[in-house]
Amino acid sequence: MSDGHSAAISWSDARRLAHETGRARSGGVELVPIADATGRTLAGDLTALAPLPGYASSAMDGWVVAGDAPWRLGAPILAGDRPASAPLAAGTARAITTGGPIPHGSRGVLRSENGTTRDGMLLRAASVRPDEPRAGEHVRHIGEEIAEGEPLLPSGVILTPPRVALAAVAGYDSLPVREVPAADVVLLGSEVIGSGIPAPGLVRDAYSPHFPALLAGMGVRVRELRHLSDDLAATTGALRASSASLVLSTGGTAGSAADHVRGALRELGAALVIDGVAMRPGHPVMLALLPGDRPMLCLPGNPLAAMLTLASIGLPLVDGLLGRPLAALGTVQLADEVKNESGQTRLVTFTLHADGAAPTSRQGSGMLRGLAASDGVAVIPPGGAPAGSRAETVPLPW
Ligand SMILES: Nc1nc2c(c(=O)[nH]1)N[C@H]1C(S)=C(S)[C@@H](COP(=O)(O)OP(=O)(O)OC[C@H]3O[C@@H](n4cnc5c(N)ncnc54)[C@H](O)[C@@H]3O)O[C@H]1N2
Ligand code: MOO
Repeated sequence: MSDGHSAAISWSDARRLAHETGRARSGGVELVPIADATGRTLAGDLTALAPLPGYASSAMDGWVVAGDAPWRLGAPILAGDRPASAPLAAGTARAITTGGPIPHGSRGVLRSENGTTRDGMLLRAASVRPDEPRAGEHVRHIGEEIAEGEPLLPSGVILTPPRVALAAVAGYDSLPVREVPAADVVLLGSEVIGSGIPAPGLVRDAYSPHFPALLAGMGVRVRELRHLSDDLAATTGALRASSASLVLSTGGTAGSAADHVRGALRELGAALVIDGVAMRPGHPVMLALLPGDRPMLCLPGNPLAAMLTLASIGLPLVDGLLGRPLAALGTVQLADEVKNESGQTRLVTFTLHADGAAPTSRQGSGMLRGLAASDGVAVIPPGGAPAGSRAETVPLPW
């Protein structure tokens, strides 16, 4: 294990490496009822179990007609009726509701606002196109959205409400999803307190109020969240006691006498996958493998640094653990020049304006106001970026 940041790798290599580290350790698969699947990660390719739509149906309330006007009216068809076995004869029409099954032999559907009925006959309204309905007009054809057996959803997608809806209408009652990794969180810092207004010398913990919800949104369940003072034995002991498949720590990553993450990792015989990243803020971030081949993400204590390393490295790690692809970066146009003389990737919080993204104020590594006000985080390469240029943006887990 190296000291300092001699082993720092680039921000984009760190993202890739974190994702690969997670992917190589992705967890098991379970089958859950579809009603419990929203927000989970799909763990298998889905094909359509049935065509969509499953039968030719009306897209409008109106009349299904065969042949030319005027049409003699038959019995109405309702959504929920079984498809008629007899074809619709030329010169006849049946009232139909949206979703009602279209009989064979039909020409199309005349919308209710485009027809009038008199004495058991249906006529087009005067203002209506004379060829309405054209062949197949206002008919939803069987399989026009997807044919049976066609790919429906690929493995690794997050089951958003639209995807769960799609799987349901394509016939699924249960879905294979990735098991939710359980994480233990260790907050380090003798100066850190959990409630109230801190006295001088103390700081209020920025992480425990939202980490369980933030990590749940990423697909991880926080099992235990512990606060430890800066003590090597306590840190080592807490890490040794944890059997979680993922461990997160905050603080204690730097090299001062009060920073014990590095020492604890050494005592546990952990391997460092990432030992510092060429990024500002956040360069002391580490990714280690604890005994049992369990990833541990060590976030710096400074709040902006912790949040941006969680987004930069933690999200790719979790995406990998859940079998998801590495999220693509976004882009944004910069309203102002953004300097970067650090020689490292600079992450800059911005707000959006008519002329593009403008850096927020108050984005020191120990601050939160800039991030709290921001619409996103831009990736500024070494050397900076001119006004009007496009910058990449960080996929954020919140
Ligand atoms: N000589 C050097 N000193 C420091 C370097 C360096 O390269 N050389 N890097 C600086 C950078 S950058 C960062 S980031 C920090 C990383 O430090 P640690 O991970 O060891 O974090 P701590 O020292 O424990 O805390 C830093 C800062 O953050 C506050 N903190 C910690 N935990 C919390 C919490 N739960 N909620 C809110 N705030 C927290 C803590 O009070 C400190 O102010 O090191 C720099 N130093
Ligand atoms: O790199 Mo530190 O993480 O700037 O605050």
